[in-house]
Amino acid sequence: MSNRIGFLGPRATFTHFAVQSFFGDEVEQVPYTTIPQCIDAVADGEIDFAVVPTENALEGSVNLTFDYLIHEQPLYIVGEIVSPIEQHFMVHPSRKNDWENVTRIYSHSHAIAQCHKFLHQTFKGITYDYATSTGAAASYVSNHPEESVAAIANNLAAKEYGLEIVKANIHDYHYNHTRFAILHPSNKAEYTSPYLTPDKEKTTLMVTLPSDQSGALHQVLSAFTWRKLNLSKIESRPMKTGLGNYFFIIDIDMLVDEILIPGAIAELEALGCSVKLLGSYEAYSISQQIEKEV
Ligand SMILES: O=C(O)C(=O)C[C@]1(C(=O)O)C=C[C@@H](O)C=C1
Repeated sequence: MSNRIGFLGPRATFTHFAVQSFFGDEVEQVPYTTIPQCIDAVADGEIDFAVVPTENALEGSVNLTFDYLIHEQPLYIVGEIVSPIEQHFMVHPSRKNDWENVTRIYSHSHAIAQCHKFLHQTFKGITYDYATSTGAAASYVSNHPEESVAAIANNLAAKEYGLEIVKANIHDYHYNHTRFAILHPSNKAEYTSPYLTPDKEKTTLMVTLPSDQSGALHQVLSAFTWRKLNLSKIESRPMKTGLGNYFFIIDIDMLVDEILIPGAIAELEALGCSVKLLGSYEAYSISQQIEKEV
């Protein structure tokens, strides 16, 4: 039986394109309406792997993904897919000659945030409505021709849901990419893509500081620096236990080894930090823009 791969759906989301590019058609692709539903499904064994967005180059981390992984479902990142992102402005075909007069814009919050300059210049004061995904927004616009609403999504969604792209590439900055995490309940799980080859190795840790935080972050960074462990990301997220209480997501540019990363973790724990391995995995980049069918 083929692997079941859950993703933030519906069909033709950027997440779906990442799944199609990495896994291809040999797997069963299972869309979920929300990121938590997709993460719960792999934790419950309903699917074999889950693919969810984690970070966009323009808008930053998808906080819901990390917060749900940290506070609700302790899964592991077993792979990462980086995909180019092109946001297009699309309407029901019946509105293609009147698109400047739409009164609502519908998309995922990250997609809207990536297009603020275009939206501010073209639609001052318009209402933004937030969808669970770009594909969900496109599907809604397709099913509601009577409503004066436009979606921001990719060109696969325009094809899938029969919408007219009236303004292409409306994202504010050109170099737009999103990272997608491949999640599994075991950090030993692996899946080799038949289509993409890995171009980076990463280890992601979650670190919380000791109660006496004075100088603690400097100690955390030092534990990596003197071991020459290159940190490609360090980001704070609220612990949700009160203002000023954070955990840190740290990306290291190598897989877990025998000495250096275990040594850094042991040192941090000796200093009173708590350290959780979120994953040690290979990262893959999709080179081509979204052209092919999903
Ligand atoms: O996968 C999708 O299409 C989504 O709507 C999610 C998401 C995201 O959360 O970043 C994915 C890529 C884009 O950055 C915009 C939205």
